Amino acid sequence: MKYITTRSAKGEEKGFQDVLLAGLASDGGLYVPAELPQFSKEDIRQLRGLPYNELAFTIIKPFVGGEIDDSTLKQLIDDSYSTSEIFSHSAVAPLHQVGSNEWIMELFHGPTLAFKDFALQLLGRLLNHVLTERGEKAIVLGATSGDTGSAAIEGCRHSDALDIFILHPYQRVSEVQRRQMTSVMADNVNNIAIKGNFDDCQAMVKQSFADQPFLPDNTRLVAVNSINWARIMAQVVYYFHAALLLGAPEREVAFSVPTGNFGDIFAGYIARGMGLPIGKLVVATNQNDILHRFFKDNDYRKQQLEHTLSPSMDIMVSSNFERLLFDMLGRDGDRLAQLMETFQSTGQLQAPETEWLNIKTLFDSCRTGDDDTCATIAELHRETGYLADPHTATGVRALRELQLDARMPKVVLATAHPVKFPEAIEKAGLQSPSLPASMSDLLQREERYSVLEHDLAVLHSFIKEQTRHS
Ligand SMILES: Cc1ncc(COP(=O)(O)O)c(C=O)c1O
Ligand SMILES: N[C@@H](CCOP(=O)(O)O)C(=O)O
Repeated sequence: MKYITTRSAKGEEKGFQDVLLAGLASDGGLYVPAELPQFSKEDIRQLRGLPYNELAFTIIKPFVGGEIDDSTLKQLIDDSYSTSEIFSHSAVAPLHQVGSNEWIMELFHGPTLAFKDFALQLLGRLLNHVLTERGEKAIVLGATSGDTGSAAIEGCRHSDALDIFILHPYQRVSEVQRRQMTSVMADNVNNIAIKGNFDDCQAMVKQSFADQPFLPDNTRLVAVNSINWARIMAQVVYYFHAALLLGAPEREVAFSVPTGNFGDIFAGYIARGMGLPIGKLVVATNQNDILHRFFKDNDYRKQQLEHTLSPSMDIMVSSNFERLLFDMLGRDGDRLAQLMETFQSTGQLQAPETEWLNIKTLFDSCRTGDDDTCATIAELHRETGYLADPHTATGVRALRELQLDARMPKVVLATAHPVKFPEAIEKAGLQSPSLPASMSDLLQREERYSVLEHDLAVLHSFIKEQTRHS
């Protein structure tokens, strides 16, 4: 398997390990597979009934392209999705029926109670394995609006090859989310609250990949955000898992995906490109609706980022949207680079009309503000007894607003556990659940984090000082 970047017409082809151990490509683009592995209908039928770890191995193996031997890869995957050690539900990603043809796929049974665990448990193990084999060390740098941070820390903290630096927007994540990160006292874990919003944190991460002199000698910089292809790869698996349970490949399935950085829904797009019959992908946003405005009116324009009750989706500049645009432009890296430059300088872009109309046959979208999010949490609970977190609620709402084909099974991705967002649950007039036993004392644990200005030079000298390998 070879990988190319979204911003170069030709050239710079990389293998899996190089892509895994990177962030942005040197041209500022994102890595994508040169070609997607293909699964025929018969191949998909053969996947029926496989336990999650075996399904994951079958889907992920072609992306790794033989760069990790099969038995090691299998072991890393088995360990990542172990239902005795890591995931607390025997189905790993159980489906819960909430309507006649409507399902919720619960992606929050991992150690940090959000869908990020699916990719970051594996990413941490892959990084540790590859770096240890090469005798190398790396600095992991990530930005979080709340969930990636704790999942990355949980996935990477046991690796001696890694020093982890996670930026979160100061006072803009929920208390549970913050404490999940800041109560981890491991020597290699550094939490930084940046005085800015998530877009500021993410921009600092991306600028750091472009400008690396702050790195100690012989140390790599690695991304744990979904700019890292391995994140997307791991997230593809649960689309196969759900679709197989609901009749694939004989029936098409629709997915409604709470969306911010466009990584999760992009994994669904990739699953479809691999042959999975996905009839519709619904982009569900909160008030930070740049993606909804794109799919509705071809108007991708930056606005002021708002703080909402679904803070993990408080994102304006959506990293993986670039990967979709690349495909929309016929994988023409030069055209894409021009479009991204326009966006960089003007804060807005438009896709060519024909390509935009074409992509709209697959994608639909819906924006849900805070009031409707709370109303949806309350309504779903009243109708079915199910308690959804505010991000998941935007996905539920989107399905209820959009009139999709009634015969097509519809799956909402439940991206986080409601216990992480008590404010929204209480505003919906409901009681927030208790923290699970593994973190019942979370609110009493000691915290450790630094507050830094939104200043790249300040961040870089902080990283230099705190890195254990310097
Ligand atoms: C709970 C939750 N839901 C939804 C999202 C949006 O996912 P994505 O950024 O992959 O679009 C995030 C953050 O990424 C999240 O943490
Ligand atoms: N919502 C995310 C934001 C970062 O997204 P990622 O998928 O690119 O890591 C978070 O919770 O941190």
